[in-house]
Amino acid sequence: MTEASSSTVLVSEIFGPTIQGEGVLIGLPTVFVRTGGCDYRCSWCDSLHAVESRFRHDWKPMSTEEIWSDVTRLSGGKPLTVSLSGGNPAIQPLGDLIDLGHGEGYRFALETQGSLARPWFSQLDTLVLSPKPPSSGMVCDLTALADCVGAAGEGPQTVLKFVVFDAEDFAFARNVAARFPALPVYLQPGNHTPPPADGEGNVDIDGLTERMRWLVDAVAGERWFSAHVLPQLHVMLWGNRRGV
Ligand SMILES: C[S@@+](CC[C@H](N)C(=O)[O-])C[C@H]1O[C@@H](n2cnc3c(N)ncnc32)[C@H](O)[C@@H]1O
Ligand SMILES: Nc1nc2[nH]cc(C(=O)O)c2c(=O)[nH]1
Ligand code: SF4
Ligand SMILES: [Mg+2]
Repeated sequence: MTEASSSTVLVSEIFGPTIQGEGVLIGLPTVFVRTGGCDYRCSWCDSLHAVESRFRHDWKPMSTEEIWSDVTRLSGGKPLTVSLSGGNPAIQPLGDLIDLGHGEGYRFALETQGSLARPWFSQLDTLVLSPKPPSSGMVCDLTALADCVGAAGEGPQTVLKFVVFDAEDFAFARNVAARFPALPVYLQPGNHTPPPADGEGNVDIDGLTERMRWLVDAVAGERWFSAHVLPQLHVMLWGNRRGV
């Protein structure tokens, strides 16, 4: 089952327990492993400290065992859901970590934009695919997204999570969701006040609330009754702070 491995993962930060603030697992206690490096550069990315190469000196190459030691220390050795995020965690070799954790009763959720499919996606418990809408400035590769869904197969629960800033983003979410009718959909309002990468940003709660209300109206107006609309709970509680 679990064997020592030598996979090296580039880690930006490991923190928690906190609660998962977004999407299908919202409210669930979790420890985050945030990897460093991303193949995208979203205009409004809220985690630039794990994306831009000017921060790469803060990223640490860690063995699977070193990461696991931090996770189990933070969780007090009690199994919980580990959230793998980034950056794009699909860049890193995380299959060994998932194996190791499963052997001790932990569960794993991964957040990715769906640009890189990995065979080890099938080992996950939850796969959150967050295709990037027009406002991000990125172009969503629907073939790569479909490959991610295929790589996961029947292993994890796979869901779609869309960040929505405006009507164009909403239309994008509608179109992409229609291509994957079997996948549950989560919509969250975009936060246009991402933090200075090393600071504690204040958040525009009024703006977020306004976009959240607009999103609810849009979903109701289109009779999109299978979509879930949720805020980023951690942003409401702690603003743009890191490590929560
Ligand atoms: C920082 S990303 C890291 C994982 C992966 N690169 C991705 O984008 O899915 C984690 C989640 O935060 C969301 N996100 C990033 N910036 C955001 C913002 N300014 N407002 C709302 N959600 C945001 C992403 O869409 C994704 O669902
Ligand atoms: N509490 C909390 N929930 C989150 N959900 C997704 C996050 C992320 O940055 O990937 C995140 C995060 O950074 N903190
Ligand atoms: S894909 Fe995710 S981590 Fe990468 S730039 Fe976009 S929001 Fe940030
Ligand atoms: Mg975040």
